[in-house]
Amino acid sequence: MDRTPARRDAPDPRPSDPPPSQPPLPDPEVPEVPPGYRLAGYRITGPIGRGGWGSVHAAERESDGAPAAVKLLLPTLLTPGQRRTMAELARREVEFSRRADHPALVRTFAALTLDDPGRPQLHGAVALVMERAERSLQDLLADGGDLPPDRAGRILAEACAGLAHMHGNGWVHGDLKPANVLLMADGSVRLADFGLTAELDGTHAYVPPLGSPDHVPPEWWSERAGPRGVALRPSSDVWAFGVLAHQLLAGGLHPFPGATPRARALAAQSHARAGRRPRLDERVPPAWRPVIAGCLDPDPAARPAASVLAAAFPVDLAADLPAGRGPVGGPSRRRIALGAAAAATALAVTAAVLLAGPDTPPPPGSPLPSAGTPVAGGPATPVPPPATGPLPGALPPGADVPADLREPITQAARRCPEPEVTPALIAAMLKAESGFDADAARPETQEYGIAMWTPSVFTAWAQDGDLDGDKDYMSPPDAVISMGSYVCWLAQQFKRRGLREDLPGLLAAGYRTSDKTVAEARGVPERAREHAARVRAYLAEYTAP
Ligand SMILES: Nc1ncnc2c1ncn2[C@@H]1O[C@H](COP(=O)(O)OP(=O)(O)OP(=O)(O)O)[C@@H](O)[C@H]1O
Repeated sequence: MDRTPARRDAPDPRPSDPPPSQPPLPDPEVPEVPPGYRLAGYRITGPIGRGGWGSVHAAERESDGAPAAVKLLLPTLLTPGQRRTMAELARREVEFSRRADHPALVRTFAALTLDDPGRPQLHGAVALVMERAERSLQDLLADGGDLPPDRAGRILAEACAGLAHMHGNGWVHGDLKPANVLLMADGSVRLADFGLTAELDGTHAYVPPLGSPDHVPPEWWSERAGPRGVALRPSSDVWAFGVLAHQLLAGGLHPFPGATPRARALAAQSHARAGRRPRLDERVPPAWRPVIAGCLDPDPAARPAASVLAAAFPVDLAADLPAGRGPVGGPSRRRIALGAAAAATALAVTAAVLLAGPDTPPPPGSPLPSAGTPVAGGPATPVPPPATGPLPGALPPGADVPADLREPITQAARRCPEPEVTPALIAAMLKAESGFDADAARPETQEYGIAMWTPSVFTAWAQDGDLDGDKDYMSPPDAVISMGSYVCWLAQQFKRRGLREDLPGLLAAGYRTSDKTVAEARGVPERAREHAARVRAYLAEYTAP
């Protein structure tokens, strides 16, 4: 097979980049930012941490030494496809940061692109100068130990106020997780990291298909990504808030069982399929249980709106707080007018609302104000159900496709907006490539694994299908999801060139040879005819009524 460099170098149609939850980039690749480095009137003083897309540094304002943090998004570390995604994340982050104006949202003081040709690794990086936090909720959880419920309650109250403000102004955060809830030196809380934040367009917002597997809702996995990305609702944030609340109130424990993010995501999906809410850890205080359970409702439309939750934790961000009842870590410039007893009462009210309906009793059958309800006082319109129904070209139950491949195959198809890229087609291609043999190997042509990837080519398309933090062509989920990404791109290329007839044959041939070879032949090239015929035959088998 000649999977030519054209395929390797071709632009990735969809972000196949590491989700933000992936482990940090390897040390040697992260450029040192020298202490004292100056930008936009700030001086970098040292490193704070790293995320999937760059690094965060402590800084101080040159004029008065006021503390700040600088987040650098580093395009030099990335492949061209990843660079585009990062540019999109940076654009979102800058756009939202400029418009965000709430005490529970981290403030950005400056956003700029570094112009420093003398330091090629930093040149072109996007820099966001923002308020500096003392630590994140993730750090707090990593320290272990249970937080007293009132302390946890105050953190959650402020986070929820930030979320409600975002939703009320037509934004979805998109990446709510402990690392993105920052605890300030004055004890107050800020939501941060707006790279996946998007403005609602009707009932949904659209973002690149990235997210933290531990905090995306079950319906996220079955959303088909369109040209604008994956559709998110405010209810996705509410789900993430439920997970986060459980973690905070149960010593860091995720509400779904499993040793890895993938296992927990699968557990969440299987609960959702069965229409069940999770069993909450016994450490979660009684007043919180219905609240968290409501946030983790499998039906997005049934989750409470952030504004309903926030109303139950009446955070007065301007009022003074009597001494001795300060929020986490000491006095705050923004005070919380909510003591533990009041919090419990408020939560009890919320619990009652979530269990029995809003406090003004609704007519029988009326829906609760939910996270799916349009924001900013818009008219309530029904929220479309999540795209969980069978896909066109879904695999028939009796097909000879191994059971453990069905989910990655279905996911690979769902993530492609091209209707011809169906589970049946991907399964047919896999069968023709390797006969579903995960250990298949053809060393003479350097093709390995279930999707017969050439390692150097795989690198350009690699996705982490099994969410183990690694992208491995010998791992069937990784190989299959990556194959879906490449086949999706091929479909788009061929259509763009007017090659629409016998698309399955073209895709099979393109995968086996290259997009260029097929484009030049204006059809299935001679040497791939037999292979394409096999794929068509398997496809017919998998789509037979
Ligand atoms: N304004 C800030 N002040 C102090 N620490 C911060 C600030 N912003 C981010 N951090 C910390 O810096 C680290 C890296 O943050 P970053 O946003 O780059 O990645 P992340 O949120 O951990 O992961 P990803 O962005 O890949 O989802 C995290 O530990 C985060 O808590």
